[in-house]
Amino acid sequence: MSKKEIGYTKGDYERVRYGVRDYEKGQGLVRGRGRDSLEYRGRVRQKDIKERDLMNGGYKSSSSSSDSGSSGGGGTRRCGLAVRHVDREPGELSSDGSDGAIDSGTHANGESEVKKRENVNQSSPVQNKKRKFSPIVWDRDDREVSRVINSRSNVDANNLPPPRPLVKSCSQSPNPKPSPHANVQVPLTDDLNLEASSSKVDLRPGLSDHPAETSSPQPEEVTSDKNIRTGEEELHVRNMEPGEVDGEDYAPARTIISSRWATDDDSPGDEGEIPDHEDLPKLKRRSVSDSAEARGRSKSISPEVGEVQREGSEVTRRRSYGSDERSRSSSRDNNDENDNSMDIDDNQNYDVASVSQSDSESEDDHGSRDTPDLAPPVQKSVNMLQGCRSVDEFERLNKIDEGTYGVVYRARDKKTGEIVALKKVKMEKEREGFPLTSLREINILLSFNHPFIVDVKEVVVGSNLDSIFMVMEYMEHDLKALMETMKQPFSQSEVKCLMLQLLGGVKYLHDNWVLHRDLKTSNLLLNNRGELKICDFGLAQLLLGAKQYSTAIDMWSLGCIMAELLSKEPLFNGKTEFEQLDKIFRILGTPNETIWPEFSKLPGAKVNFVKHQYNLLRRKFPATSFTGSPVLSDAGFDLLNKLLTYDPEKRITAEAALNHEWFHEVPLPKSKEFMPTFPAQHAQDRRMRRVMKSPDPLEELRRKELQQGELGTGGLFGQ
Ligand SMILES: Nc1ncnc2c1ncn2[C@@H]1O[C@H](COP(=O)(O)OP(=O)(O)OP(=O)(O)O)[C@@H](O)[C@H]1O
Repeated sequence: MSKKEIGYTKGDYERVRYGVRDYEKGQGLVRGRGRDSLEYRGRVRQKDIKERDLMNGGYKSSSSSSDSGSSGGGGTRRCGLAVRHVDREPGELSSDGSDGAIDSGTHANGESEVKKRENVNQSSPVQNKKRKFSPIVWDRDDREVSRVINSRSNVDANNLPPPRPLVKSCSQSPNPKPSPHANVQVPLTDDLNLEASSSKVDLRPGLSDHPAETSSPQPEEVTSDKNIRTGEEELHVRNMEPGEVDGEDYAPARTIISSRWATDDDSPGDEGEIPDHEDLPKLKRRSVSDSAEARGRSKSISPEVGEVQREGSEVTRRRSYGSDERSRSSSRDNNDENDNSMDIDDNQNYDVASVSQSDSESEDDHGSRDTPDLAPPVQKSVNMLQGCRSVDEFERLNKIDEGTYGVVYRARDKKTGEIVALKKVKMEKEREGFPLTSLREINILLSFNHPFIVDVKEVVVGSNLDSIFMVMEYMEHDLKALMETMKQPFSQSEVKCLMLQLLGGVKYLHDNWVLHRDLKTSNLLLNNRGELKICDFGLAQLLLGAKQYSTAIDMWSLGCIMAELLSKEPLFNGKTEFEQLDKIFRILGTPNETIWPEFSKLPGAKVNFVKHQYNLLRRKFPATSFTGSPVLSDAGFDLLNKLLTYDPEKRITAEAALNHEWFHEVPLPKSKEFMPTFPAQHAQDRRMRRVMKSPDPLEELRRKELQQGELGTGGLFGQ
């Protein structure tokens, strides 16, 4: 369709491209696609760089204590009480929520999928009726943020936690013991705190006035100027037995003040609004990395008690690195001939010493620049990498994929033989320090423990201490690549099975005040036990006109994902922002003030969009079809519609979606055990498959780049 047809001037077009994207992403209208564009990636990089600057290049990672086998996801057991129904598919759950498969003759005791779902809900009995907002203000003045960082650093200088063991992986033992440091209170770290704390939240008023359009409990926290109590942010970690896995008895996750988005207004006791920590799903018995303010002061985290070093002990620390380096060198020597060594790659020459050094420098710079009059706070500098295993302890099998923020390999733990996925953190060639996005991801994933969130087991370092890898449970597929190999889309009962898991994971995130912000099928992993897990918590940088996001942003994505699972095709497959908006409006109708009262206030809404009057979604997903279109019952369509509701205030929540009647009608959700299995995709680079399949010109461009780059040099699979 020409520009003329849709009524855009060139100026409008530009505004759409550079203004509306902000608006639409802010409201969760664009899912994933934009991140694929080179232009966007460039901007992402710029944003990252800007953020890292804010953080003084601060380099700090999470620590964790030992945790065993907690990836959970334990498959549901088949259960009796199967109600035969002509419409049921093999593996469908029975209508009473039991896991009895239709072809199951015997009735084993077991936890039903639905029951498990209920448990997931119950595990966090917080009535999550409130939309949670991320008080992130991207265009905040940098200096203001810096000032906040500094002032917070000072305030919290004496509140640092005692030194503690680092990542569970740092003390690798075949039989990990409960950490003696369990129950230690660990200040949360990460940029998210930082952002949150330095942001003011202008939350929108109450519930929708349009109950007819809203089936879900809706927001909202009615507060203003919410400030995060960062100094008090704590993670309460409970003792666990080795091998203890998550289940129904989610342990206290953290107090509300530990939430990345917790605010003063969110004080416990506010009925229904503040999750009691007792009620939150448990987090991993790992410590989340140190506080943002601590990061601003320190360089690394020590794995050992007594390794705390004060500012000024740079020499000592360097020596420490040096000796570590030496020992690793010898290990590397032994492995030099091993072609599978992980740190062969790539073209990145950064090293941790330099990271540390530059951290130090930038920190010093920062300190002297911004807080000349302030006495330096007590420094507790710890070395995150000491004690972490080397990636040499893994044998690289093949590259799985390469995303924006990291390369993912399939690898084998040489000690245990376990197959894992290793995500190598991409560092900027310009040595800008540890990427903030990766820091976020490591921090979040180490702290989370949920069957529907990918498990990060540990962090390991390259032989030269020049690279960082996240060791994750290996998942055979991602849904995007998988669907590209499938001839038929998933059946309704399979989609229900996948959606239930996805919603369970998202609910867990939202209960923990985390917005994923980049949910898409390539970030949903599936193993051959039918278990779905959400990955990629790099939290795409959103360049928005709108200033706040809420959990609704993820729910929109879930609508897109549900549609894609049903049809095996992306719902809105625009190749540009402009095209994407156009497709959305054509299918859902152009939003207006009536259906979305805040719409016209959004920066991007000034563009004079063509008014598509009707919502044509039902045509794409009819109740019956003779044309091969994916069919969807009325209840299913209702859910899809509620996920794809323009107004974020009216969009359904994860909790409400989990309880939607679609999951209770036939065909019932398939039990995970009965989900189809697919040939493992490990033999192929998923990225290449996508590139080769995609007609997207941007992908074509990228493919050329790849060919000129490392693919051209060969060695993709053989290393
Ligand atoms: N634990 C895992 N097991 C198997 N494959 C994985 C795992 N984690 C990630 N992958 C694969 O690697 C791909 C990229 O991973 P991920 O999305 O975490 O990287 P990214 O750099 O953040 O990507 P993006 O460009 O989407 O932001 C995924 O789409 C998936 O195919």
